[in-house]
Amino acid sequence: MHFVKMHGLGNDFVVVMARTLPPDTPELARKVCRPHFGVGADGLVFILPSEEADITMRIFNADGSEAEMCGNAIRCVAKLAYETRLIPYQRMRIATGAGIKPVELTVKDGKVVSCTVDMGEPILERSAIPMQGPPGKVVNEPLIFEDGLVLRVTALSFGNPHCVLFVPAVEEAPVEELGPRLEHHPAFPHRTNVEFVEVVGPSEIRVRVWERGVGETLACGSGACAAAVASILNGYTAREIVVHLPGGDLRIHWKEEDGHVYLQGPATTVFKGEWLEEE
Ligand SMILES: N[C@@H](CCC[C@H](N)C(=O)O)C(=O)O
Repeated sequence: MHFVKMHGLGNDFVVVMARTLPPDTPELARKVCRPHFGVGADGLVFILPSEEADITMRIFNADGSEAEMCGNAIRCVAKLAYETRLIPYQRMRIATGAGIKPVELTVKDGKVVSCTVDMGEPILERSAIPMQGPPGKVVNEPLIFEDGLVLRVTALSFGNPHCVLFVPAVEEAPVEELGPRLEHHPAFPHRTNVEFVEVVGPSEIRVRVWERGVGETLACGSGACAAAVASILNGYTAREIVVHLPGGDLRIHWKEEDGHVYLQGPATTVFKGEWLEEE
């Protein structure tokens, strides 16, 4: 299996171009993503043919679970598809588990320098996130834990679920402690990604993300979009903001005209390799 190691702001992926998924892809994802014993990555990503779009992206987290969407991986996929001339156009449509996403590439000297993804409208209705409870949006709502802990959360989805908490200082946020507790909270039947957000000003936030099926990552594209939408819904920021993540910055714009969220950021190629399965 030939692969390309790529990342979006340190959120790293093993990317494979294939005709079909290999047998037992979840187990392969666990092996490939494992540090020291495998390549080491946050996810295993496949570029596959598509009947209704230019290509299909499928992403498996490091724990083998499949995610519906990934805002960082889709930029890597678009860059690789363009630079290998699989799709020789700067605009392409990529089918994902969260629907077809239009992507636009900025190219300089034949190389992709930036990528804008139309993430579509955020899904705000509770049952569609999915999250348990009465119908309506989940904005600054108390979430109760078995041991009596209560956290105020804003929840939404971009095809994959996100739970956002506002904190005074993101560097000191208890990501390792609360991340897994929220990921596995019974209110989220498909588990959830968790964003810890510090509001810096009306056009700037700092975010750390505990990703479902991975743990804390250096960046999360859909998580940055979720954090931005939650900040807007809570009245903390404007609709166009910069999201500072440990791995770097993403620009997010929740456009009034079409209600879609646009994610802009880089994608980086690191090396090519071949996976030689020995067991
Ligand atoms: N890093 C991603 C999200 C990857 C999937 C996530 N762990 C999930 O299970 O939903 C991003 O950049 O959006």
